Amino acid sequence: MKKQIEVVAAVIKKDNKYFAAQRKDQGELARKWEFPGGKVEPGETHQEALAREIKEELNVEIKVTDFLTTVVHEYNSFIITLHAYFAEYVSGEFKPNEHLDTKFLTKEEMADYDFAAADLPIIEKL
Ligand SMILES: Nc1nc2c([nH]c(=O)n2[C@H]2C[C@H](O)[C@@H](COP(=O)(O)OP(=O)(O)OP(=O)(O)O)O2)c(=O)[nH]1
Repeated sequence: MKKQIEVVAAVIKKDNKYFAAQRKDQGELARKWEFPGGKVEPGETHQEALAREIKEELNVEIKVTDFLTTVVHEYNSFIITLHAYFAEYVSGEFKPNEHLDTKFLTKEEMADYDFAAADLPIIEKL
């Protein structure tokens, strides 16, 4: 049986662009682009998990707003349930601690970036 994980991701919008981040060079999703977030821990709400992960990864505070979509995707080595939420920047200076690169991208620009497969249905909905 493949490992199953539950992950939350924040779609942080600024003007007509969305914040995207490139994963480190390790694992099945090495160097893929994604929306920042991470695994939900036991007892956490999605909103709590997102706020915690964004603070850890990017050093900023966000406010989670609307639910966007949930995607279930089977990778080679695990199955992910990925919940995407819109979020607004609240405070702090963006300082990526865990990613190779970060960018604000329009939906159209995202076509030129190699996003994690589970994220493609999220991009479709933007
Ligand atoms: N944060 C995030 N993860 C995503 C997205 N799309 C996608 O397939 N994933 C995958 C990548 C990871 O395998 C997993 C998120 O886990 P993570 O980033 O918290 O943890 P990880 O596996 O790098 O690290 P670890 O804590 O297990 O060592 O979900 C996305 O848009 N955002």
